[in-house]
Amino acid sequence: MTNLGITLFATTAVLGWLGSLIIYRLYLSPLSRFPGPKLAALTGWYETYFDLIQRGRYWVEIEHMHEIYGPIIRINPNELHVNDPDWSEPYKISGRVDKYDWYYTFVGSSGSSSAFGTVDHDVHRGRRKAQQGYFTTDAITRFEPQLETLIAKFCARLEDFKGTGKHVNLSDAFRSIAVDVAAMFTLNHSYGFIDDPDFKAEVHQGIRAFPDIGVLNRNFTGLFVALESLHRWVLSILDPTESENGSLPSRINMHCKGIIDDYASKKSDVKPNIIHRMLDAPELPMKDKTAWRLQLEARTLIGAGTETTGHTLAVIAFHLLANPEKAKKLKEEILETKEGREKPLTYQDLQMLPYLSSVVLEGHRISSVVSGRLPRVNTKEALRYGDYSIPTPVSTTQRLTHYNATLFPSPNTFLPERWLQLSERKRLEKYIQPFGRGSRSCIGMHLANAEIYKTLAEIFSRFDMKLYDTEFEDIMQVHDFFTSFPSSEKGLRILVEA
Ligand code: HEM
Repeated sequence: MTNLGITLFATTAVLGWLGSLIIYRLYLSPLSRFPGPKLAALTGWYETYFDLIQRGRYWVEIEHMHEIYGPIIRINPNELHVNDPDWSEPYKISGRVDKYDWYYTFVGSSGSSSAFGTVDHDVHRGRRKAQQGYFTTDAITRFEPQLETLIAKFCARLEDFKGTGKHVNLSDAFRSIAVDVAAMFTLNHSYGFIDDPDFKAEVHQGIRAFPDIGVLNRNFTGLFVALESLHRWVLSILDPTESENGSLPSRINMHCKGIIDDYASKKSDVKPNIIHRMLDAPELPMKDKTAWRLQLEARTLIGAGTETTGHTLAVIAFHLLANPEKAKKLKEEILETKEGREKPLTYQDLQMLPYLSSVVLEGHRISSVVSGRLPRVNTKEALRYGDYSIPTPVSTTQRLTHYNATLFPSPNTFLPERWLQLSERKRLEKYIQPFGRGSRSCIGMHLANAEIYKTLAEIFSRFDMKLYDTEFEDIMQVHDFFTSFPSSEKGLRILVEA
């Protein structure tokens, strides 16, 4: 065959393949009967454009598509998205759905071996069970004295800023207490983030400097390994303590290694922690008990507990400080409850407070910190939405429910008052799902809420604080990199006045 012949043959083959792909995706695919823009049905590059060029902005486009096409739409060649607050089919506790592997590639190839990143429902069950018993409400109650010690340390740090006119970056401070709480709870160990003069600002900013890495990996699987090493290298430059103490992930790894070695040599004088729990778990196969995987679980737990809890606290504190009458109301409620009591208010006591509990519910709603769309796929039987049978991955986005103006009028306004009336609270509570639902819901929910309740109660009853050069734009979601990112990285800055 001549060169011209080869070129003609190759061109015809490529055009033929493209033609059949277009016909398949638009007319023959089981998803072709679902509404949505033709371009999104035709090519994944539509989503890639919003994710990579516009940086984590597909969530806005998805919202826009729902306005045009209705509650169930096709958002890419392989996935549907539902916007209906009453639809929870993929997240039933009894369901045996998998996570959608393509979407969760953002955690990287190693991350997929953690319980969080595990795709397969049955494999996840064992990994989850091995940790579940460690996160009970009783365990959180037993942890409260340690939590109080960390919060007292946090308050002592804020005390140093009192009346100095020097601002505090509360976003970094909250991320730091979140690291210390998650590490203390899971490993009985502190990495001393609260003690750092800048609340480890360089580390938090370094981690957030390149959030596109996960999205890049989803769109170009394989790039992650190279980018991850680059990211680690950048972090090591940004974190001046790296050379002395090692980065946080390597410190967690070293600490876990010590725990595993002590366990093997039957040293029994240490308080049991999550690593012991997993080593002892009958539901975990031996291949899941390697040091590498247990270290991964520990890093995942601390990582999953940091940005989520830290940012939720920052959003709540921002709205309270932007509405001083609400901060005052909260302070009065807590001081009144504290009066005459010698011991600190427990998490259980605090959950009973009408205004504080309304502030927390409203804070979860308005922060919607997990911005990702949590796609699931049922490989056993098709899921149903009304008359539709769903044969492929399908996702929902909690923020769409949390900002549904019929359920939550004036959704952009922070209104704890909407939760005060008990019958209303009961009606609306089922629509607040910050921790996800079903078998893949957040394992750290009670720990996070205990930390949020106790930290808010302590700082808002003790200090008079004022916003410093911080606007709503510095806190509100602009980008979705699985967690919510604002447009700037300034964070919540405050002055401690008294
Ligand atoms: C305000 C704080 C938090 C929020 C809003 C939150 C939210 C969530 C959500 C929505 C999921 C489900 C993700 C998915 O379906 O892909 C999840 C999973 C998870 N979270 Fe949280 N989280 C918070 C705090 C924590 C804390 C403190 C920890 C641990 C120390 C933690 C550990 C985990 C883990 C390990 C998973 C995976 C669970 C599994 O698949 O078995 N989270 N979280």
